[in-house]
Amino acid sequence: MDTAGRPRDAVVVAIDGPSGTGKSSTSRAVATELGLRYLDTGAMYRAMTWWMLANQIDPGDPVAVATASGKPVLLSGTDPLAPTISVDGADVSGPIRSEEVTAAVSAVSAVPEVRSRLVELQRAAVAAAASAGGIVVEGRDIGTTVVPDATVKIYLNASPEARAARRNGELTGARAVGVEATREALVRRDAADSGRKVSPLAKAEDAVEIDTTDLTLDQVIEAVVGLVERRRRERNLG
Ligand SMILES: Nc1ncnc2c1ncn2[C@@H]1O[C@H](COP(=O)(O)OP(=O)(O)OP(=O)(O)O)[C@@H](O)[C@H]1O
Ligand SMILES: Nc1ccn([C@H]2C[C@H](O)[C@@H](COP(=O)(O)O)O2)c(=O)n1
Repeated sequence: MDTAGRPRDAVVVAIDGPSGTGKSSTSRAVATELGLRYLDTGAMYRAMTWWMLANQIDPGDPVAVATASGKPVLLSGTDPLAPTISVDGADVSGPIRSEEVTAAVSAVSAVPEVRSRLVELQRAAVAAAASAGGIVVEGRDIGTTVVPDATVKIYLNASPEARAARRNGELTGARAVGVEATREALVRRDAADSGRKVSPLAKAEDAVEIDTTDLTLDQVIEAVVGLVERRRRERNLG
């Protein structure tokens, strides 16, 4: 066992950063390549937000959100090839990506009771994955709060313009609002996520920052896999 009580060969990779920097794409690919589990904590905050909206709870009312936050039963599947998220037994992987949820998620995720409940579930997933080799966990506060003793911490960043262009490329039909509107929405959400009182979006002091603006996704994956492998070698020598 290591000092965190995990099997000595278990690896926990924490990947944080603003929206659209490539956290999900990178995390899934790294977990697949290294045979690790994968947890998308943003999907958990989205699922909580989806439940609040579905139950007519105003996301702008922190007291109502806090009071209800213990009710939904959230379950995250951690297979990087087929991650799942359900609420009260129903698959919500599609609905949590709606514009309505995206617009409300920063307010819901700023409520301390929501965070303490989800951080507890996230730590349980990390503990469960430790006996299966480890896990890649992505979010906003993984390196600072959820797993401060992670084996490797990465902070992905990219210019708002590059992130907006990437996100806009994914949107079709009525959702294709244009790069400028996408950029404004990203910057607004980053400001709310960085400005909240409890575990805001932040780079851990010991995280390695990777600016992905001019890198391909493959280059980012290669850089992260390289950092994990180097840490593993150092640990085996130490
Ligand atoms: N280095 C890269 N170069 C070009 N496109 C990229 C790169 N990394 C990710 N992408 C693309 O950018 C989009 C956003 O990536 P992804 O969903 O992984 O970001 P994210 O940080 O998880 O975002 P969010 O926090 O909003 O969930 C996707 O379409 C993805 O394919
Ligand atoms: N660890 C986390 C992960 C996510 N959030 C909040 C803030 C984000 O705007 C929102 C959605 O995340 P995304 O799907 O864009 O990765 O969830 C958080 O507060 N802490």
